[in-house]
Amino acid sequence: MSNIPLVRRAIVGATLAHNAPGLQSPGQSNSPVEPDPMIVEGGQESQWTPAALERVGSTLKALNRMAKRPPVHLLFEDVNYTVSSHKGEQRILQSVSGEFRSGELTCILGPSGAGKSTLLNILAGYTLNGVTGRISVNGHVRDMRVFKKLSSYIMQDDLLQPRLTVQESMWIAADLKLGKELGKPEKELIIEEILQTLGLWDHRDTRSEKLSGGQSKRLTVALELVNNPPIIFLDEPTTGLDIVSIRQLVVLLRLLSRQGRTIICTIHQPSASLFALFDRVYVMARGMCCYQGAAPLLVPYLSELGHTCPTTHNPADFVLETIITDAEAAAQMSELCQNGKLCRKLDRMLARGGKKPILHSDESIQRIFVEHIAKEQMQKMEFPTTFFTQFYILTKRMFIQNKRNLTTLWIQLAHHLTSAILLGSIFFGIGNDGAYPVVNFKFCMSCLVFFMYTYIMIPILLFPMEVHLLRREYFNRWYSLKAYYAALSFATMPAMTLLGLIFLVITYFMSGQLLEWERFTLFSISGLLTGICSEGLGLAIGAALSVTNGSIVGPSIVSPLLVLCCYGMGFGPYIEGTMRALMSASYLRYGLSGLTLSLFENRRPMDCSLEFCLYSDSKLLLRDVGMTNDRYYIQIIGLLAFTFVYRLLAYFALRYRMTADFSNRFMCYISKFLKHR
Ligand SMILES: Nc1ncnc2c1ncn2[C@@H]1O[C@H](COP(=O)(O)OP(=O)(O)OP(=O)(O)O)[C@@H](O)[C@H]1O
Repeated sequence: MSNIPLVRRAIVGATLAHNAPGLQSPGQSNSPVEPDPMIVEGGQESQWTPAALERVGSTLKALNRMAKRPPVHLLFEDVNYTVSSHKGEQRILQSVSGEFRSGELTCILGPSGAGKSTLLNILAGYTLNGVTGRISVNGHVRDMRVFKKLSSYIMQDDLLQPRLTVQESMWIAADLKLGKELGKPEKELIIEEILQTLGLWDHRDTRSEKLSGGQSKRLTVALELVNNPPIIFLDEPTTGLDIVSIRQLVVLLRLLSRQGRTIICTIHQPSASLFALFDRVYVMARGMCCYQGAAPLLVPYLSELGHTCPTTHNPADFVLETIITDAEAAAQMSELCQNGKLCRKLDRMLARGGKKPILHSDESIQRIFVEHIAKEQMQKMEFPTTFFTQFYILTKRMFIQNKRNLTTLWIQLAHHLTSAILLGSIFFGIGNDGAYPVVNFKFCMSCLVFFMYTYIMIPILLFPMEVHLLRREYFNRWYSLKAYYAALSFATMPAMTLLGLIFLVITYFMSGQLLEWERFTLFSISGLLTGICSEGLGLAIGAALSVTNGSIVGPSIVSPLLVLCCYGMGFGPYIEGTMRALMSASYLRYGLSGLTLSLFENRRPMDCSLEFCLYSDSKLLLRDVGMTNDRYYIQIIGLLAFTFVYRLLAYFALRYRMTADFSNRFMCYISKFLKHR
């Protein structure tokens, strides 16, 4: 504690620096953006010239007009985070404290594995399980329902809808996030302004997949700005960007913070000039806070501890080197700032010493916030738009995506056509030949396998990627999971039905089945329902597992189902009761039975191309494959029931995946189970 006066002295110095021009402080947050000499230094970035900044200043004003949001002041005290693994309990965060204020751009700095992302996840509300401590917003205990409406979390992987243009993505974000709050002209204005501000206006008609890394990152930020969130978390926003893009992004974040937003981002190793753009810095090592305060104060703070940063050295590099190489220094720093508590206390003392009052003690801010909470509670609307609006917008987006994904469409068409022609050739003209009814039964099997593998594998391979994308939008409350899932289930239907029908028409005609509308319709319904049911199972697997695991688990699940579905071929009347019960647990049995019954039930004896045809009477075939007592409508009910169950499973798997804590919770259960054994 003997060091406190020194630290306090240093803080006074830094506070003065902090309030100097160009490092404007929170209280002035709503003032127009001033051309900041630090931002345009170097002259490399033509987009960030004083003229551009002036324009930015005015455009940001328009964003401010858009929605009245309370400033957010985030305070956290003694936050611990513990995870359980087979090795036992592991404490990732060790009673860290700190505060982030409205109008400031803060970076969380620290070596790899220090706990930066963990802290950000906890503060953003992404991780809730295993967390203890107090987190408050403007002096009130954080209520996640309200906080989620105020915050945006931009995760590390900036996944975007690849085939939508920048402008289309912005419109979808605006329609989902603003709802009827604003009309079309206002939304248009906001979109234009945000895109202008972020230097994306010239690329508004470029598809997201064609954007550069920096542009993608800016678009991710742009999408989250649409509803003007007062607090924004960004996890490693500079990863993978070149130096110019990094600078542009940080400059932008700084400008946004000047509007009164609280902006917190984790960052790996900022250059000296980049470091100077941050108002505050939160340094972490081994799950502890080593420093929290104004960025320019970091060097004096280190000096007080005997670690003098050479003038030619980047302070960010220096502090990282110090805490990585000298564990004792890290512990000393953490002790000195009381794991994040002390800097805050000293700041408060300084604030009382004649400077402007700081936010969380500002009664007017508290009043605005309380009014905001009351309004939110009155509205009781969890999302900005209704279920049907979300469903409509998401379905439209999925249709556009599918329509533009021409390669996949062509591949799918080619797959259906070649498979149909191949099957049609193998089983050519056998449909009404009493010499080949078993072959005709195999034709049904082949159609079943086609529908099963085609539609189970597509979601297993594609859905895990979609899940990542969904996580960002869902967490940032663009829409409800129910609306997304309903749209997803609906949007795949037209393509599946059309392609499935192409396959069915070709195979049905080539294999010489009876040309009866009713028969063809029943055959098609069974085939398509098998596809829909398989897609449900694929979605459940894709929602729960990664692509690698899903591609192993998927076929492993359907193989026994396939075996069960054709069990009893040749000895149908003698299938044991237990086996019958097991067979009814395979949705494929219902599919196979549906296909077979539609071809063989209620038909006149088949033509016989040989002297004697045992199965000319199709009833005999149905008997020998164990389907005498099967009824077509029961098979359809069975397929519908399995479709419902699989899709429900997929929905719950998705819900669990949306919770970042899932793996942690899962590991907790496993370790508890192992301990009890
Ligand atoms: N759910 C978890 N289970 C086990 N360990 C975890 C879990 N979450 C985080 N950790 C561990 O906690 C430590 C901090 O992780 P975190 O991702 O927060 O680090 P970081 O500072 O963001 O690192 P980087 O800069 O490399 O991203 C790491 O050692 C990580 O392995």
